[in-house]
Amino acid sequence: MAAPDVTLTVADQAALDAALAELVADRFASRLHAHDAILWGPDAESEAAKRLSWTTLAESSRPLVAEVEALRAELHERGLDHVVLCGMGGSSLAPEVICAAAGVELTVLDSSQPDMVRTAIADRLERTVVVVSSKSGGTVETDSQRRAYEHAFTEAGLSPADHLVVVTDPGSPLDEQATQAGYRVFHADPEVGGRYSALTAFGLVPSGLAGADIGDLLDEAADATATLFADDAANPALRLGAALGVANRSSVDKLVLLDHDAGTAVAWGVGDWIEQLVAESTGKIGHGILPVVVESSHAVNVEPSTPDSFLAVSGSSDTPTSTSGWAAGVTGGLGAQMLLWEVAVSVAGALIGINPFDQPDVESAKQAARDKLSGGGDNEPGADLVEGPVSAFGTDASSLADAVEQLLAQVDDEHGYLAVQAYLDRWDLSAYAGLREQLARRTGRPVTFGWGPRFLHSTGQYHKGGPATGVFLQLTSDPHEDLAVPGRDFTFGEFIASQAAGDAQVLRDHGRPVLRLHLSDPQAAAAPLRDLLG
Ligand SMILES: O=P(O)(O)OC[C@H]1O[C@](O)(CO)[C@@H](O)[C@@H]1O
Repeated sequence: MAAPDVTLTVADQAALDAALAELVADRFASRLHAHDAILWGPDAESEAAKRLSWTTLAESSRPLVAEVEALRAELHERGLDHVVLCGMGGSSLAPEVICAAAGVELTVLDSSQPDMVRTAIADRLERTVVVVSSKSGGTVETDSQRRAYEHAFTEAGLSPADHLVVVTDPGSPLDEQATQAGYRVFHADPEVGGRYSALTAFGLVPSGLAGADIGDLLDEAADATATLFADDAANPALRLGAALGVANRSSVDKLVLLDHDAGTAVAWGVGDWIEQLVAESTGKIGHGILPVVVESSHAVNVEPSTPDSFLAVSGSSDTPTSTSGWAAGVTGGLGAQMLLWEVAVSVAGALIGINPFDQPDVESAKQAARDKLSGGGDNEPGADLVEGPVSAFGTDASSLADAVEQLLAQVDDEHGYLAVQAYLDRWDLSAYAGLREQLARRTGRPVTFGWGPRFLHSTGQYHKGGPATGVFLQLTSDPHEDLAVPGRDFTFGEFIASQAAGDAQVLRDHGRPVLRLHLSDPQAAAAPLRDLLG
């Protein structure tokens, strides 16, 4: 696979050249490689000091390759050939992309939606190995998924210890539980944050067990290392990061992410991984870059793009163009592209003036969800409007059409964006993602689409901590059938409802407009909703 490269279209060459000259003079890239934690200023230093080991993973993760290959062979001998990954955000997005790029099957269960959990468990249970991945070991979605699988294996007369593999930081609560239960545990490098962990055990264990060539992935990153950490104005990662930072300073703060092969069988879906890296790393203290993952090169927000959007096309060496005059084509093998984006986001973070290694606003939504679950939060009042299978919450309009119109009218013409947050079964209701384009066409503004609760661990940070330019449309539904979380006093259905309500409350507390549409029957609601929103 070719070395990583970036083809840039630049709106302000002088500003870009000046930023690059400064980065080279400061030896930013080589100091990053050497884990110099002061690069983002004194306020970020203590966090950065324990988050920079990702720059050298191409070497340090190498011993994992043989270990994972041996475990895969052992599992296959025991007839376990279906790999399920339970995890959220940084613990699931990289393996999802790595396996898609490798063309191997990996079931990614990154949801608390009860129908999805039941569907996953009902699929080939006796042939399934479940990788439970959580850096902190305390993420409630992942803990609940683990409990549901343990219960299902036991009920089926199977031993959970034969079917569960755990990836976590040493000493986490999950580490202790898993060791006690006799599970196979892989320790990840604790000095790498979740969204930079693609080349740690978090990315490599599930991907390798599913059959991806993880040795090749590390080779790509190793081969790219000298280029990506060179103090040289031609370094593609420095150029991309500098371009993102300079563009952001001139209010080009949306990043439209297009997979060159989007919509085809060979698409990697790398945009979803970049989305988390960019949004959670940069969206804070009122600053940030909003990633907008689009479906195809003809998608609205690409053709036409808005003047505040930077377009990045992964897998294309063509020189892309955009209305803002800022665009990039990014090429290289997946391992190299991942490292390139990590360096670029670190560079952009320094130019924007934020700490790219914390996520200060994620906890607030988690706390609000916990409060709702334990009954400590405000109870959601009754629906403000009901029309057929759709009920609206958070509006004083007299019809659903007016409620939607009122919400969309709040999307600012110059800087605003709309985020659709669908707390739905993303396997069964994947067509709902089509609402993104429909609403982008209607508003003429950048529109993001996120599945809840998955997006809470990705763009969720930006929506609450980034610039206050977002307007939010939540979609919720009742599951076909609820499911108990074994050993807990709540169900998956109660949990996902609390997550939606908790996040809506935090968004409103931050002054962001939120309209919730609850779908009593999401299949039946699809057509009326398309009419309503289109
Ligand atoms: O791996 P963990 O600790 O379960 O966390 C999952 C995700 O949750 C977050 O901590 C916060 O949403 C992400 O940064 C992280 O990738």
